[in-house]
Amino acid sequence: MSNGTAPNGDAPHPTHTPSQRYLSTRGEDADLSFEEVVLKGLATDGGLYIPEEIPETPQWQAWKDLPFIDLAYNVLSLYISPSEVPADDLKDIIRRSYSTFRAPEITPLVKLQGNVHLLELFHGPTFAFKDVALQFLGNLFEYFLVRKNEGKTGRDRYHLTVVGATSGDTGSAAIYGLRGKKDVSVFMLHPKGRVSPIQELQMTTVLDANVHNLAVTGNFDNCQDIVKALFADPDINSTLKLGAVNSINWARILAQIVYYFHSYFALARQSESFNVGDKVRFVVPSGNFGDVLAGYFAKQMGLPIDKLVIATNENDILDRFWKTGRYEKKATHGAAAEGGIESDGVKAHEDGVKETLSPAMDILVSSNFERLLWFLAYHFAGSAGMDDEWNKKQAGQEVSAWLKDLKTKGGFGPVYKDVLETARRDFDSERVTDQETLDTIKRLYKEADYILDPHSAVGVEAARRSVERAGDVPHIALSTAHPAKFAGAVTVALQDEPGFKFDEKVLPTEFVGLDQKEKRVKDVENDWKVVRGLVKKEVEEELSQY
Ligand SMILES: Cc1ncc(COP(=O)(O)O)c(C=O)c1O
Ligand SMILES: N[C@@H](CCOP(=O)(O)O)C(=O)O
Repeated sequence: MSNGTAPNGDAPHPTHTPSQRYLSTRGEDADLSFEEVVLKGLATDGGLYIPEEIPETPQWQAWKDLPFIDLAYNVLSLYISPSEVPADDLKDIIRRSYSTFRAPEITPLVKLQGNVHLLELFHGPTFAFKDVALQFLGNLFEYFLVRKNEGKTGRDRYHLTVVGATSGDTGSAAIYGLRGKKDVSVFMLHPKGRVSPIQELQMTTVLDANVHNLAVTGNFDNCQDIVKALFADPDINSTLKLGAVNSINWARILAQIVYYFHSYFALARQSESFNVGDKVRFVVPSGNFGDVLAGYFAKQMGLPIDKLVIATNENDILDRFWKTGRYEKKATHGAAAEGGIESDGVKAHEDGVKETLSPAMDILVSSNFERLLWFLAYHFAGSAGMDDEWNKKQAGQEVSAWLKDLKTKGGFGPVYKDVLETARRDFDSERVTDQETLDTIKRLYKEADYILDPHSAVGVEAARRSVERAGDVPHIALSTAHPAKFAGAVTVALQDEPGFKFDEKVLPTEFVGLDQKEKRVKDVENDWKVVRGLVKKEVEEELSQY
């Protein structure tokens, strides 16, 4: 993609490869270091950071027998220059980040049924896939802050104010990744009453002084919009030095690339009929599009992925895009618009978000889709036969126009036929209803003695359908959370099964007694200015303790 020349015309950075420099999807921010993009989170033009180039990794097959942490080093060091984080420091950050996981393989792969394997991503401290990236990001923030603050005292110290939005899992994973860390305050916004009871307890029972939970009257998208509004506010962004833990932060996507490689190799070790070089399909329960986007990077790096299958619940903006080429908050075409595919019992809010049994995916707009849009637009621009700088500029302009329409008109598209075809080459999509989610939990319990959480069940049902189309290609479905986090849905699905007892079969000891602990949470209105005032006040109070 890049010839290695800095966009400002200067000589190339001698110690960075193009995959270690970053630009914004909206075209105005460019030539940033890894440290800058990790600490800034969101680009100043409102875009998301992506590497100038996705590195090709012809040597990837040689990584086959590496343990998770060595594999992680090989992947991450392609995107992080040693002049920013020396090799030994990066190895140490990785080692510490994954020492908190309960499974020795970190992300084990288990055979589920036939051609479907399950990648268990929930063995970290908060029992959800977010830990894989957020344990790493927490340690990375700490590393950069210690270095920035060397020799500084009091108000001279660089203090990071993390603001994040959560539909349940990012919140606790971020809080566990950052609790008690020096020079950083964490403000997590969750939609009041719309996260599971365990998720709420996991967040609100953490009482460290640097952790602040805000329950917003609204939905997850409102929380995400407040976060973006804070980042767009030059006053608070520069005075409080905002940082992001949502998957708008590039480091989140980066850390998640690792388990695509790791599970692929695990499959080759565990299955006699599967060899390194063979194709695989990954099926990814999707909401904000961060997890599946990491798979897209793995595919572009050379991992033989036949397709990445996006599995949505009834909040299906992504599925509708792949079917129609339109990216619209509300369905305006076809059966969905006519109410034909609503399933019974699903509460649809005025704002268009449906409350489903997989609440972490109850999202109207998937923030990381913007990153894929950039690559689609870049690829399309390439067909004009101009140079790389022109292609990148075009991609930035196209993404800005699409995002403007999304904001002002509620959607955009249909995109050009070639753009949609490129998207369909790498991805497939499936929409799974609540009833199908419950049926899948029940079926897997009966047939495989395995208890899925509702998000993973969405993925497993999508995998079942994909197997029917793809025949012999093995499928790896991502299991994104432990079933105990979603007791309601799991109990509804399995309560009539003989011998099923939630407390015995599902509940880990770590969750026992959580509801007896002291909690700290503040209710706030869905108004970014109110949140801004509160954040300012609480950070000031924290800093006065220094
Ligand atoms: C349990 C669970 N599954 C799936 C998802 C969707 O992942 P993504 O937002 O990266 O698409 C989330 C939230 O992000 C989640 O918490
Ligand atoms: N499902 C998420 C929503 C936030 O997504 P993120 O991956 O962008 O942090 C959650 O659990 O909070």
